[in-house]
Amino acid sequence: MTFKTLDDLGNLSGRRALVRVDLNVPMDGNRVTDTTRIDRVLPTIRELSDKGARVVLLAHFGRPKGAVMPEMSLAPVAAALTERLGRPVAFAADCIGDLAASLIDGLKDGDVALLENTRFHAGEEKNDGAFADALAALGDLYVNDAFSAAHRAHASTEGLARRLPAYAGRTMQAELEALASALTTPVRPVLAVVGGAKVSSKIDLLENLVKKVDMLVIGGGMANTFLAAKGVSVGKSLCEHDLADTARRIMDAATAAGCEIVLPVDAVVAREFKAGAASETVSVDAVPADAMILDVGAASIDNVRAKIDAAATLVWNGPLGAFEIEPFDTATVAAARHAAERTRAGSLTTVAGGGDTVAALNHAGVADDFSYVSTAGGAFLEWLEGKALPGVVALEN
Ligand SMILES: Nc1ncnc2c1ncn2[C@@H]1O[C@H](COP(=O)(O)OP(=O)(O)O)[C@@H](O)[C@H]1O
Ligand SMILES: O=C(OP(=O)(O)O)[C@H](O)COP(=O)(O)O
Repeated sequence: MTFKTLDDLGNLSGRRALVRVDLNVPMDGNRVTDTTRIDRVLPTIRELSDKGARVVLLAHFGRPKGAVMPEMSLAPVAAALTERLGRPVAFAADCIGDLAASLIDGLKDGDVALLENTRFHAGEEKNDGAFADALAALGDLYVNDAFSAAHRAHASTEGLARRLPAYAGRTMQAELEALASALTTPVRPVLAVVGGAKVSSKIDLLENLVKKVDMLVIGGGMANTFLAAKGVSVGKSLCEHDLADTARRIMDAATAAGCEIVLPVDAVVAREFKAGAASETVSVDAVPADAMILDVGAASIDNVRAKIDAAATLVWNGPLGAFEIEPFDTATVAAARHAAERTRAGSLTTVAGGGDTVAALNHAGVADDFSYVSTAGGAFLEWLEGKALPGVVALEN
């Protein structure tokens, strides 16, 4: 990776730094319910501010598709940011034009401002040249700290990097370094754990992974499609039967690449998907026709633990079961805690990402023990799929 970082910047007194951050945070009304993404960009903001820059933050919120939608305003996020940063954050009700320019003109060295949702302008998502020029006119340099939006080729994530001297922020840098250490230059053996609900949205990911990792544990709803492709009867389980050929192709590709695929050997099944529903553990060969698989069973958990013990690097996306509902969180929690224990002992590097995956690790109480937990969902998956991320490519240029 060859991009500039904040290390390449000296005193920034009098200079306006346009900083793309991801403030697409969960909200309940005007209240931010999870500040993780805000907290992750604080180091970059503080460092630039301490170097004397006039820090101008650019971000999107939701998908307003080019229209001004008050419910997708970043104003409440500016308040939360002020609180987390411990310094005032000024706010402009537009990200280009006179409102933005006059706010920025009034900034002193070290001040921080946030501009309104970039997606209130259609030019943002179109990566329109005139819109990117209007943004670029507001700054002297550009810092991208929004890895989780780097899979979008938008004006504020891609266009700006081509118009101003461009640098990776600290979170962007940390995300890229963690991902590279997990897959580009990993300590082997590398284990991937992929679970969750849909095979169809993660096919590219699996096809890339089997070529790069030594072991692949498939769990969650995803495993059912693979089991069905092997002729196992999965009853009423979530299963994409039409993807049986794809599943077989992935298993063949894994064999050719020397990647061991580990599927569940037993499963926790229930007739209802609700808390406290009666459940039992059965061999995968004996799933009742009227039941659904909601977690992998105890023998499968032992297999996953053994693979974690055999690995030096673990990359994880997708829970092993329907972890939101007890007791179907058992396998996910057990595997997460085991991986955390080995990480704490210094014998495993653990990298995880994906919205539900992070929620599952928090549920298991081990998110802080993993080597790196990405704040990105879509961008993390695209990176694992081996796709180039436009926001990152633009920084490299
Ligand atoms: N066996 C299963 N049956 C039904 N849903 C499952 C099963 N295993 C996992 N899930 C569901 O998968 C969802 C998470 O999958 P996914 O969105 O792919 O993860 P991520 O957001 O981390 O990429 C969770 O809501 C979980 O309940
Ligand atoms: O929250 C985001 O996506 P993610 O939940 O897939 O990480 C990013 O801010 C990107 O948003 P987008 O998918 O509307 O482009």
